Amino acid sequence: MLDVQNLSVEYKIQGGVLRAVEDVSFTLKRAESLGIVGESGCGKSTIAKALLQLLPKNGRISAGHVLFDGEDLVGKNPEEMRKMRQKRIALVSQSAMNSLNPVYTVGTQIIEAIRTHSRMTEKEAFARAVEVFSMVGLEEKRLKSFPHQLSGGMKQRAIIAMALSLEPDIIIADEPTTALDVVVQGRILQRIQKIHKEISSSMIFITHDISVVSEVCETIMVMYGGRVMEIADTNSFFRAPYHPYSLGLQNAFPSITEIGQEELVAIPGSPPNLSEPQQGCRFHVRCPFATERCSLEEPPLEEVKENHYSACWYTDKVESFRREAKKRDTWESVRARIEEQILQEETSEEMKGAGI
Ligand SMILES: Nc1ncnc2c1ncn2[C@@H]1O[C@H](COP(=O)(O)OP(=O)(O)OP(=O)(O)O)[C@@H](O)[C@H]1O
Repeated sequence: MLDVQNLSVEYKIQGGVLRAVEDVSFTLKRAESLGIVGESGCGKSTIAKALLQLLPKNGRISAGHVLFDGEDLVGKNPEEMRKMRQKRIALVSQSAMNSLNPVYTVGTQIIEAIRTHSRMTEKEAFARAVEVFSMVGLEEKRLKSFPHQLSGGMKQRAIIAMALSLEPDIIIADEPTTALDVVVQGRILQRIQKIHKEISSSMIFITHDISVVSEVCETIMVMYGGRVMEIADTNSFFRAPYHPYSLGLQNAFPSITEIGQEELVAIPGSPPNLSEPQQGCRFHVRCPFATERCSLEEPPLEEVKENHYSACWYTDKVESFRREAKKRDTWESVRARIEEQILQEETSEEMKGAGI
């Protein structure tokens, strides 16, 4: 249904360009759900915006294709895209929560949306609104509520209901639950999963929290610094991830089902500055297993087993990486290495400043 080929997106910034997404490819079949994960700034939302042609003025798709049912969305005119967005590809995002109009009841807004995009009568649209509200676990009486009368979780569910009311082919959910508490998050995730099966929409689920994907998606794509590090069938991935970044992410988030069971270890350091030219593997500075080769040559994304791809030069050493990545010391040594490097850079700056 969706075939994204070698997508690259860049933003014009003062004094240059920021390459936010580079050479990203994936496919999404009908009724399949794909999770895109990675830390803040790795390019997740940029992909969503590029798919929907909602990039800001300074952003552009610099390469690649987005084939939707065989038709390339790249280069479509704004009117064609507007229709496509409303009816065929729906976006559910944090900012959508603020898109509810405070002066109308949520019922009025959802019925209006349904009627604008279908030939339904008022009565039919009302029945549809009741149906999608019940799908997301909201009672019919909530249709009479104004947005301010709903809790954050309810508002989010109303937004999801609105997106679903048009039975889109693809739902793109961009961090739809991060602002909500863990219990509400869990409930909403279960709903989304159930609904996407019921109406057989495909789904792209964007999150920084890897454990959420294990609950909701069949395929996982791990991004880092604008590139795909690993893409795999979710079961295969959670049983045995390949990329050192994925191993680090796994330690950094509590599992939704086993909260408090394991020790959490954050990955030391921070993601690369994408406005600067990149060399080698994007993760090498924070990788406990990086060698000189990793800092010089970018590893390609290669098949490591069926439906499982990873971009690391040392896939053959993955067994030992998995063992080492579980140890706190492994990551502590990365922290020490990064701190040492910062210290060296500061010292050499000071020496330069002092004319030594
Ligand atoms: N309008 C913009 N102009 C310039 N740079 C931008 C713009 N929007 C995003 N970026 C940059 O592009 C990169 C990718 O950002 P993006 O928002 O896609 O990441 P993300 O993974 O979705 O992060 P988050 O989880 O914080 O939303 C970041 O370096 C970000 O600073």
